[in-house]
Amino acid sequence: MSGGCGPEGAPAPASPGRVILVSAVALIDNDGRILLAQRPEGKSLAGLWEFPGGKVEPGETPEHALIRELKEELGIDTWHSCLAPLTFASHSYEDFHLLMPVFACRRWEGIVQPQEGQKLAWVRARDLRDYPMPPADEPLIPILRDWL
Ligand SMILES: Nc1nc2c([nH]c(=O)n2[C@H]2C[C@H](O)[C@@H](COP(=O)(O)OP(=O)(O)OP(=O)(O)O)O2)c(=O)[nH]1
Ligand SMILES: [Mg+2]
Repeated sequence: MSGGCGPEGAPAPASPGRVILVSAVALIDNDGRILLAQRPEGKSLAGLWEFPGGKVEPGETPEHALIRELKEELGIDTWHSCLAPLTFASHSYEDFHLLMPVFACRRWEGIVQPQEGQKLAWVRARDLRDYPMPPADEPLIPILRDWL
């Protein structure tokens, strides 16, 4: 069986509850490294490393939400045309189901700096496993490794 899938996998919850749309990005520098941000204390999943991004607000497109979040969280500007759809995460947490489109972005303006005191790391695809990530992100690691 390919990819380890099969009937013994985690069952889908009978009632997934709310579906939350979160937009995230694999920001890639000139050396091919990916930016990860550590979730701060006090937030859910604190201490885990994630792809920058955040919740899509009512009336926003995923791209618009991401452009807004990149400014708020990292102090950089990017544009719709610089966001390439790459993959997505779909994962049931206890109290909601996360649907997270992941874009790739290689072009932005400004210098990446943490705007919310969060730790940042530029990580090679082969080293992503060294950074504990939220369970929703696990399936993204081999995708990024194959793609980069
Ligand atoms: N940005 C991001 N969120 C992720 C990832 N993996 C993952 O499970 N999540 C979850 C964690 C949160 O439940 C949700 C994102 O919510 P968030 O609290 O960071 O959203 P936000 O940036 O809009 O922050 P806030 O204004 O709500 O505090 O998605 C990931 O790689 N990147
Ligand atoms: Mg966020």
